[in-house]
Amino acid sequence: MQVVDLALAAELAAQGRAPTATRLEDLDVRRVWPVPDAPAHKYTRGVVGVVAGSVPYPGAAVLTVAGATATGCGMVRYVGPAHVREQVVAAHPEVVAGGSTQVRVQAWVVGPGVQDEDQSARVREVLQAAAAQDVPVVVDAGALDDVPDRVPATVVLTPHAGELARFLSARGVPVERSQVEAEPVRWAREAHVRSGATVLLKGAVTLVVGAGDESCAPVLAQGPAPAWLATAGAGDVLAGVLGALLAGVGARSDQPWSPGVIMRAVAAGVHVHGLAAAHANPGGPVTSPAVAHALPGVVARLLRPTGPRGRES
Ligand SMILES: NC(=O)C1=CN([C@@H]2O[C@H](COP(=O)(O)OP(=O)(O)OC[C@H]3O[C@@H](n4cnc5c(N)ncnc54)[C@H](OP(=O)(O)O)[C@@H]3O)[C@@H](O)[C@H]2O)[C@@H](O)CC1
Ligand SMILES: Nc1ncnc2c1ncn2[C@@H]1O[C@H](COP(=O)(O)OP(=O)(O)O)[C@@H](O)[C@H]1O
Repeated sequence: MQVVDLALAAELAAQGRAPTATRLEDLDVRRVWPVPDAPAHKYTRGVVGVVAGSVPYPGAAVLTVAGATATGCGMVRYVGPAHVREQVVAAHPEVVAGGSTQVRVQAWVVGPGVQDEDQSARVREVLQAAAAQDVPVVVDAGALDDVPDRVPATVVLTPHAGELARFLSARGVPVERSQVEAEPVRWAREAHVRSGATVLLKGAVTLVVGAGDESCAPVLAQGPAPAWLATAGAGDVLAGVLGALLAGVGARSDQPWSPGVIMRAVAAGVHVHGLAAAHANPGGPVTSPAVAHALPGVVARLLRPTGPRGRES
């Protein structure tokens, strides 16, 4: 394949305009990725807190944790009901489970498989405390209903089109899933402008909007990932990936989070999640655990100096 530069960026710049959407490539992702240095210990690499799963959906917690551990963080702390805790620790003995939402972490993931009041109460505790502490929170699935009216850009919403439609409709913007699918950029921007959150709208191409307060807010568009990735639990794995990345980036910096840094970190996570699906079984079906399993190898190939995807160059 030969890539031909159409010089559109230069043409737009000459007209004083910017592209609607841009995409992070392998090299951009490599620059964002938190790589441990020689003196690192687990707390300098970042701790991810996870509030996920419920009695009907224990698997969502296991998959979220799988995404976080496979992405490479210093530690995952799981907070949830005893029945789910047991399953998480059985699948991932490295996880520290049993604490409360008061534990010290560098990023939270809340919501995958959350469907009971105790877990929802924990989600609200996290959202309240983390905003005050400038700690990022990835908010997925069942936690989207608990997001306050206004939040900082450190709150990263990760809806699919149906969840985004519900999120906006609950905020007085009645919109159907089909409308979101038809105009994803428009509705992702709308959700960002209304809430203040970074909005990551999942789909064949995943959009990230998190900076700018206008209807022309910049968009990162990652993809396409293989359509085989459209399988139950793939979004739960992604939530874990995002939490681990944000914890890792946060642990390496003493600067306050900026919307642009959040956007690039989560777009990097989406890129790697898509690559993991492609590498798990090129051209064929994948399961969500297989996507998580492929992550460490994909990250290693990406970071290898021989070439963006590990090819000799
Ligand atoms: N292993 C685990 O523990 C997993 C747990 N998971 C957890 O489950 C929770 C709910 O997540 P979700 O995405 O399913 O919820 P939601 O946005 O309400 O979508 C429902 C929409 O789908 C549609 N629909 C349903 N069935 C359909 C059908 N057969 N064919 C066609 N359409 C169908 C339905 O349409 P309707 O029936 O209303 O017409 C409605 O519009 C969430 O917490 C997540 O984390 C998942 O991550 C998976 C792995
Ligand atoms: N057609 C598609 N092509 C590529 N990736 C897709 C496609 N549809 C969905 N995905 C990806 O699969 C994942 C599905 O996540 P989600 O809808 O939250 O499912 P779940 O709740 O079952 O985990 C997301 O990362 C999304 O971007």
